[in-house]
Amino acid sequence: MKCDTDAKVCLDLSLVEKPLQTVCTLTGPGVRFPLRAQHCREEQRPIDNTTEDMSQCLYESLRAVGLQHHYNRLSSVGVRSVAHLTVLTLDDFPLLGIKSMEDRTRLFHLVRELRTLDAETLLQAEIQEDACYVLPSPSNSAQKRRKTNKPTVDKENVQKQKTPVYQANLSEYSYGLPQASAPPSPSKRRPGEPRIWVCVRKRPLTSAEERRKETDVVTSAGQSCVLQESRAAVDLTHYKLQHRFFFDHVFGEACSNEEVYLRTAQPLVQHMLQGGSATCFAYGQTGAGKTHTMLGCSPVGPSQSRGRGELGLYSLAVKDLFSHLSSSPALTRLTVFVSFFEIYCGQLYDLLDHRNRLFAREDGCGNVHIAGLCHKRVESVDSLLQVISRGTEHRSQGSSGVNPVSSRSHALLQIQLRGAGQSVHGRMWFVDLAGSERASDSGDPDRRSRLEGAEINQSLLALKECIRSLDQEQGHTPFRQSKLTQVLKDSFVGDSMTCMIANISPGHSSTEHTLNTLRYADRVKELKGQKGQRKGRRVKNISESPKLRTLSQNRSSGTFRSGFRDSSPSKRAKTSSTVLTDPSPEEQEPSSVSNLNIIQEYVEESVWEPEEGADDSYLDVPQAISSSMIPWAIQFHSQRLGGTTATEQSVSPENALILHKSHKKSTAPPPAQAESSSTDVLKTPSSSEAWTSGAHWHIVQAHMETLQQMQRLSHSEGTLLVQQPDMGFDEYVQQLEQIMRRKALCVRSLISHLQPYLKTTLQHSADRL
Ligand SMILES: Nc1ncnc2c1ncn2[C@@H]1O[C@H](COP(=O)(O)OP(=O)(O)OP(=O)(O)O)[C@@H](O)[C@H]1O
Repeated sequence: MKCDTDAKVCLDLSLVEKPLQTVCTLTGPGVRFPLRAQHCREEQRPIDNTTEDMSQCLYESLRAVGLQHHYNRLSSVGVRSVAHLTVLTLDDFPLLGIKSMEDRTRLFHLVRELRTLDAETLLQAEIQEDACYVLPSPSNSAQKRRKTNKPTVDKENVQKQKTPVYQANLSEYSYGLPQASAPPSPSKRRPGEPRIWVCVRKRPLTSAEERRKETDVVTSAGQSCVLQESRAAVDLTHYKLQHRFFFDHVFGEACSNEEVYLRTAQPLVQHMLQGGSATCFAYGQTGAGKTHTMLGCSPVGPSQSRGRGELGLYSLAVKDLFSHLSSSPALTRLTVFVSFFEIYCGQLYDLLDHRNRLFAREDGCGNVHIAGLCHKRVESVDSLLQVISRGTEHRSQGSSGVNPVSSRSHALLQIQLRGAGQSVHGRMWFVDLAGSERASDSGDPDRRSRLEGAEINQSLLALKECIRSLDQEQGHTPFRQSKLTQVLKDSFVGDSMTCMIANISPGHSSTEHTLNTLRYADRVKELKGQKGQRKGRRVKNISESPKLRTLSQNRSSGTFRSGFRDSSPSKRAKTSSTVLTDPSPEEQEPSSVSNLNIIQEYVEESVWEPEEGADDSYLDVPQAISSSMIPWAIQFHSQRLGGTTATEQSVSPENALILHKSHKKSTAPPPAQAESSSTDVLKTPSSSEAWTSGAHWHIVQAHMETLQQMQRLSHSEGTLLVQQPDMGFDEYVQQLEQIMRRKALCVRSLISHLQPYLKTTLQHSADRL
């Protein structure tokens, strides 16, 4: 063992089996550098070389976090190797001349990372019988060591030393209360009773994790689930924080799919047999066992080593269905159909029809239909498995560090019970969600992965919001916030029931994601039974604004856009059901100028100011405004081109922009009837001069694109919040409000930019009339 007389501590790393170079990543405020830390096996090298190496290594480490200018000072006070850094505490920083907050933070992160490496080294050392290693120790003992200048901790001490364990402060974050132990029985369910239950499933450590010597940090019993998180205090001492959660049920690693089925999906199947609609979600980090739960595993599958082949919830549900259909005479006429598709990056693909692109459309009654979706009739569990295995081959998959066949999309299996004339008797969805960690992992260098992550993030937040609003029986369900929730709209309205299974990995390396999963699941059930109440500040309901109601009425009556009329009932239904309610006839204002004023005043008023007695429909405000602006812009465009009307299709922002762009490229002369057809008005300018003189239109278009981009941005910003560890609900609401405020500012600026053009258009329109 080498003892440096100048140094304040002595370390013996000589017997530690550690790769000579370990690469880790340092992160901290503004820091993200690769760090190459060398652990020198000192006795194997001449002392001079070792000392030089250690100094070099120290310099490199400091440089990685931008602290190289402190190298000389550190060396002069005896910190000459990376190992010496690991025992520094915050008290030492001033002595070392580290005074600015920035430098202190950087050094703090560096020391913390190095100690993590030390902990790994210790783990390796424990494997070796003769290892003698100094444990990174709390500040007090470190100070004592410095005074005596002796190596103080030997292997015995290491074993004796216990990391303190603390309970997570429940007041910091609401972990909810124990719920009813059994899932609600559909037959007994009364109005007002919870329609959702949330369960957690912990999987066993996989053989790969066992090989890596991962420790199990999750304990489960009945309804409670405890996660032990390892943490470092500000003085760099290690401690453990226990997070205790309560759910409707927690399944331990020994539970089979069948047990999970009985407490989760079986009540949903009963509900479907009674003609209801139900949804079962599997949520969790990649590799946490979602697919295993939903699909099961074949005896020759990845779990072969465990010698188990298990049916998943899909098959168990269908098996159960068939046994009910055959045993009950009233149900024998029903047939079972399945469809299987995925949502990948906001697009729908049919997994039973060569990944054909699908489109979710809403009819006049507000029902969502998936156009082109293939429904296959199944008559046994085997035929279902065949259908699913064919579909799974087409699913978007990639490999992640945890799971070699990691799913990158949400997979949705729909089971329909059909009666005479193919009418739908009952329906059930099984949703195998994409790995939730993608959402929070913004550090992924691959752009595609980041986009996938953002999309997944957005849909998971939307899902949570919809499930909560379903349970609280709120009037407004924000299902349009993502494709996933739009497709599952039926599951959030009427008498539907939902079960969420949060899958978690028990390994210590997954602690952060596991905690996020448990928090997400907890938030889903957070307001169970608290109908109409919300934690945090409340905000004004858009439907309470007479001005916006007037605007809505003008839009739906067609007076909003003189020159063309939105004749589609679905469009009107959409507007009224999502954003605005019950406009009274006397509130109607036929003037388009007044519409402009209404929006502007609305934006300038305190719509985003929180107020008592409202729900969260304010989230739709910018959407309402942007969708109101688009017809104006189209009208403006039509006016410039001498057109008169536009169809409903051309009103949608995407179509307006796409048509406009495609015809910007077109140099062909316009057909003679162009002016009589509304779509053609957009498609085909009456003269090329109209395009050149339509410079204003480009400005309008650019603004609309900015607005849409902003819409997307604020969505993803908002959804990123949900994954933040340690963020309480109140803080979450406040942050969300800030985002909304920024968005409001942006809308206001856009409107003020657009106003001159809109006024010109409206004037032009009035002159013509
Ligand atoms: N309850 C369980 N018992 C035994 N093995 C399990 C269990 N749950 C998961 N596993 C195993 O863990 C591995 C990962 O599981 P799975 O593929 O289901 O994860 P996933 O959550 O669907 O991941 P991804 O989101 O990446 O698709 C598989 O090898 C699976 O067999």
